[in-house]
Amino acid sequence: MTGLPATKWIFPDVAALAEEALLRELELTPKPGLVDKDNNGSHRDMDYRLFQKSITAISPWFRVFADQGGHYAHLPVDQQLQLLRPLGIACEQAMFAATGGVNTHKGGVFSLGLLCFAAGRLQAQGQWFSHERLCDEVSKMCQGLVAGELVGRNEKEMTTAGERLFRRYGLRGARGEAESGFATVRHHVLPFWYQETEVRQLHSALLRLMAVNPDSNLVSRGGPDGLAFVQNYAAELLKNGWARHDLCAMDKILISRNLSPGGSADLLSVSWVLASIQA
Ligand SMILES: CC(C)(COP(=O)(O)OP(=O)(O)OC[C@H]1O[C@@H](n2cnc3c(N)ncnc32)[C@H](O[C@H]2O[C@H](COP(=O)(O)OP(=O)(O)OP(=O)(O)O)[C@@H](O)[C@H]2O)[C@@H]1O)[C@@H](O)C(=O)NCCC(=O)NCCS
Ligand SMILES: Nc1ncnc2[nH]cnc12
Repeated sequence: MTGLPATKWIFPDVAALAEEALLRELELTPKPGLVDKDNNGSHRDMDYRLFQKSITAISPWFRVFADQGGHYAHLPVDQQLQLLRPLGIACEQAMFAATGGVNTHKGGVFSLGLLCFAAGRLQAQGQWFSHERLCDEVSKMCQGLVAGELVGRNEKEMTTAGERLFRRYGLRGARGEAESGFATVRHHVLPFWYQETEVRQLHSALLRLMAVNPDSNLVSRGGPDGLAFVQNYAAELLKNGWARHDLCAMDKILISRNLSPGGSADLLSVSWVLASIQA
């Protein structure tokens, strides 16, 4: 006997999963209101090819986030976000350089970046992690983010659409999802993941997200009515059953109303990463 444990932990490669998640999200077709293989959804400045370029530009950063999470693993959890932030901004800039200034994956960079960094941190600490443990670490890293960056700021300090939508409608956006440890994904998507056949898993997850996610992109384009329209439409499909032609019909209607559930597309990538990590 060597004294070594019988089984060696194999840590999930979250950086590789993040890249694959973005590719799978892009490939998924049809996606109501979103860019897919068939059309550009409700977008005039983005297409399938632009998303490919964006993924190529941002994917190398996922490994950097994971490595840096490991590098700073000895420091307290509440210091981690400020260490990650400059890297996240550099990744966003790489995305904007590749897309000619178009916001393809801002939310995806933020959420997947946090997951990669937290995974690198836990691995360096020798802590095996489930998807719950990983989400818990992201949540700890982001404690106070909504209060610190959105609550109590005045109009002049608000530069992004997300900040303005918080002030007007209380939407917490990508920050709120991360601070909650991706509660929308954990409570509304993952419990149902294996109730679907593999071919329907991603579409079903997207509908589940659209039915509940307070997506700031939808409010930015269609106001609270636009958000309610998409949530009700998705909920009806989930209740009554859906087939591919129902998703195509929803796509047409969302395009006609200029509605795009971009936040749910990002959370779909998060869902795929988390579903790929043991519970
Ligand atoms: C913390 C930031 C993410 C802050 O950004 P912002 O203040 O803008 O906050 P949010 O409104 O929360 O939006 C950011 C992006 O997140 C996506 N999103 C929106 N709602 C949700 C939600 N409920 N859950 C999860 N994610 C959400 C969304 O991104 C997607 O939509 C984009 C395309 O939409 P489109 O309608 O075309 O939007 P625009 O082009 O902007 O406008 P128009 O076309 O209508 O003119 C696409 O990017 C999707 O990804 C939101 O855009 C953050 O920016 C930040 O602090 N960054 C620094 C980096 C960092 O800290 N990183 C750390 C970890 S690496
Ligand atoms: N496929 C897609 N279409 C539009 N916005 C998105 N944001 C992330 N993925 C997207």
